[in-house]
Amino acid sequence: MSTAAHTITDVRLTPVLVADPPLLNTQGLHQPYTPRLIIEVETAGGATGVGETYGDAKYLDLARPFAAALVGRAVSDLNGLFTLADSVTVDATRVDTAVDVGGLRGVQTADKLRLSVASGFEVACLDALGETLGLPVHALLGGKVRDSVEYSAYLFYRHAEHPPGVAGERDDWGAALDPAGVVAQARLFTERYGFTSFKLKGGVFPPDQEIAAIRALAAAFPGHPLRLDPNGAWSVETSLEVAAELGDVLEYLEDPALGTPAMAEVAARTKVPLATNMCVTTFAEIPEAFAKGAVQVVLSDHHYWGGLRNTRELAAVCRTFGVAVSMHSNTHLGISLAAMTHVAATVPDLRHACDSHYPWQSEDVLTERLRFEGGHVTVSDAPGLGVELDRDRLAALHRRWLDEDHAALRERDDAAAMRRLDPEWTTPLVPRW
Ligand SMILES: O=C([O-])C(=O)C[C@H](O)[C@@H](O)C(=O)[O-]
Ligand SMILES: [Mg+2]
Repeated sequence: MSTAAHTITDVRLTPVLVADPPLLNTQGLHQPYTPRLIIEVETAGGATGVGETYGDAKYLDLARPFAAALVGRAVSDLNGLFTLADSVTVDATRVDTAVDVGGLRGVQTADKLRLSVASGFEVACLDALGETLGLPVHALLGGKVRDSVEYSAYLFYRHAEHPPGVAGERDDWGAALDPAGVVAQARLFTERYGFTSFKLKGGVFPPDQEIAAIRALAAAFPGHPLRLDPNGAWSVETSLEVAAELGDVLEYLEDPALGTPAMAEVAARTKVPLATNMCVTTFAEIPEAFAKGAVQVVLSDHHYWGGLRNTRELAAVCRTFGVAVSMHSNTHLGISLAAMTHVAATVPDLRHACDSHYPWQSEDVLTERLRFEGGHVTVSDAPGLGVELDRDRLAALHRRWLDEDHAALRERDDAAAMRRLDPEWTTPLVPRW
């Protein structure tokens, strides 16, 4: 294959709106449709690679100049993606110190925005490169060390349907607003996908109710790994109380309190391991967090760590410091699940089941959905990611994005969605409890 064949000749960006159920978190409710961006990279050799990332305007604004600058470059120039990202100007109004709702992942910075965009392009380039070379993405990352990747059931408090008057898709999961509902949801997850680890998205109800839900799960699934993640909604004292109540059944407690200093205080006074996808979300945040012993598990997310190769670098840093690594997830489609599975397959010491929202997504842009069997996704050995874009589905979800009736949903806003149920709702101040 000549190097000319590796030249990127076209990059297509397709924003889509994807159906999302009425899931609750500490900031509010999921909208009926959530934005994602699908990236396609075409090479002179005829390969097409696909990637996926966040689709809100702040990401699209960066992705457009990034896409234009990519044409003419080598699809194999993955390091160059970061130089390119640094050269893309970030509008200062896109950066703030509030917790970013599109991921509840700590404060928004220009670097995080750039990396979240670069990651989508990196995955698309790896997919195209894999297709060109006839190699799976995991091989481009050094090769898989396992044949399947384990995921956890990502349990959410939720309503059966979106609020009255809000148009959206329906599903058959039913409501889960108390311990019995949470256990029923967990049973459905095991029946449908075979998951054996459970994570409950907390910070929705007062801690005693969420403690009761975890206790109910522990009784229903004795000995199974359980996690609770209130997205930083608790004070240090509340976090410690919950840790004391649930210490015997928790695999880890995820972001009980907001920010490294608070997490470090909790960690110093409990034996329950703490995980995070909020206080360690960039390499720059690692030194303080690890020096203070604030976290025992870093939940990587290739979207915001800057891609699959950065995820492996993160895993190496974590290994060096004796900190475990696993994987966080937001609402995502099959392209991202494939990418997560390829990189997770190459991380030697993955000891916790990874998170994935994918079971909540009834829609996809692939010709064939990825499947969980026994809670695992099989690692594809086909060239690239091993997925195929369904152009009709992509076009339909893009038409939904273009539809002016859905214009307000092009930005993820969980508080706005919650106001359709409770007009007085505002994003709660933290600590909430
Ligand atoms: O582990 C986490 O913190 C998340 O998955 C954050 C997500 O944004 C989740 O809370 C959600 O989608 O509501
Ligand atoms: Mg989390």
